Amino acid sequence: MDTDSPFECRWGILATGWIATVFTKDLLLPPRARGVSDITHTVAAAASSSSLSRAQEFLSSVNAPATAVAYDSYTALVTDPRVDVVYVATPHSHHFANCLLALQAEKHVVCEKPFTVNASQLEILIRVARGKKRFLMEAVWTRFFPLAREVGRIVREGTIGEVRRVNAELNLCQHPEVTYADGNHRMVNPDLAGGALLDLGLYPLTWVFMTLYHTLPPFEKPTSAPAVIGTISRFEATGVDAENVVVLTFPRSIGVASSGIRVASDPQTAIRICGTKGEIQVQHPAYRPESYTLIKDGEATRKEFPIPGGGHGMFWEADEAARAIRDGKLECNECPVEESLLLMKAMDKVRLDNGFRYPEAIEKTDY
Ligand SMILES: NC(=O)C1=CN([C@@H]2O[C@H](COP(=O)(O)OP(=O)(O)OC[C@H]3O[C@@H](n4cnc5c(N)ncnc54)[C@H](OP(=O)(O)O)[C@@H]3O)[C@@H](O)[C@H]2O)C=CC1
Ligand SMILES: O=C1OC[C@@H](O)[C@H](O)[C@H]1O
Repeated sequence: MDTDSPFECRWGILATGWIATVFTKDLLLPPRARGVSDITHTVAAAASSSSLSRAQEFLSSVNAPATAVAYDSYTALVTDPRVDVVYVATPHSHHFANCLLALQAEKHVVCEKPFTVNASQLEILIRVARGKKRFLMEAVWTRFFPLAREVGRIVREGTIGEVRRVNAELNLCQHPEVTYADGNHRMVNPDLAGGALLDLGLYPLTWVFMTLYHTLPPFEKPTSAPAVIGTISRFEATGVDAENVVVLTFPRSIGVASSGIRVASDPQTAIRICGTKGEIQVQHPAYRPESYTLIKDGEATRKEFPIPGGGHGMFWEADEAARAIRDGKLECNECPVEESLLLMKAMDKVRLDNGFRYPEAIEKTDY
């Protein structure tokens, strides 16, 4: 075997909506444009639950190779032997069932965020994936951005001293009363597990966990989950949360994560990572970080990280998933399932404390 030839990862795209399009276009960009030569991606197939023509249109809209097959059912996609890994891009409410479908068919799985509706569902996915020896990852693309990695390194090296507090927010001023007046959009629809917390809150919570948990060496990791309290305010039309604030207490630090769909974020300081010797501010938006400012000894130094190759920045998560699959790993170091589970438990706790439960049909864990 030629050891220099790149590993080809063959993706099956499950669902054909907005993010499936963005992700698949990124997948198909030449890896060399971002300095990657050890792996390549191909789209083996895509499936739409709506119709065959929808799947065909999707494949042509992303310029998929002529060999890519269109399916009108998710089951047909996950049983295609030419698919190595299934990318799940349905609304949150469907992730649990769709991931299970793919895992039961012995496929590796990369699932859009949030992984599931609740932690109990995720625990089942993790158990099934381990039992089947299949790779499983939540597609939290932010974690794979070069900026996020550099910020993690700066924190680990102690440049800003001991990090004692992280304030992270993701607010998008979407005028929900007008934009989502009929209540059908997945952002506010309880049947699709809508609400700011699960959709947007995941990103500020990710910054809290990346900084206050992920950067710690294994022997310093807290043995118990952080204490979590949170409050929400509701979008009256459908009852999901429109705003939320979550406070997480770790043994030596505190994280404050907030998100919402009524007001905008401060463009300069979406994230503040506050250390005893300085701080790092990451500019909005929390999900696609392209610049940060290091403030130390009275000086502010800003660094830009433009996304290379004309993409959206989703290719980095795909590259790492492909490498892990190539290397026979069952999860990815940058986005371990253990951290997805901790985060899901934090969101469960906020919902529980605020009496915010989704319809039983999407909270359930039987399969
Ligand atoms: N990482 C990121 O930056 C982003 C992640 N996301 C995540 O991706 C997921 C999908 O979001 P997005 O692409 O915006 O959603 P869309 O509504 O645009 O697409 C969802 C797709 O899921 C399929 N689907 C299956 N069942 C249903 C159903 N009951 N209702 C609606 N759609 C259904 C449809 O595809 P088909 O008919 O072909 O089966 C539909 O096109 C969400 O979980 C979201 O959190 C979203 C945006 C950004
Ligand atoms: O994950 C996301 O990030 C970008 C937002 O615009 C989108 O609504 C959300 O789902």
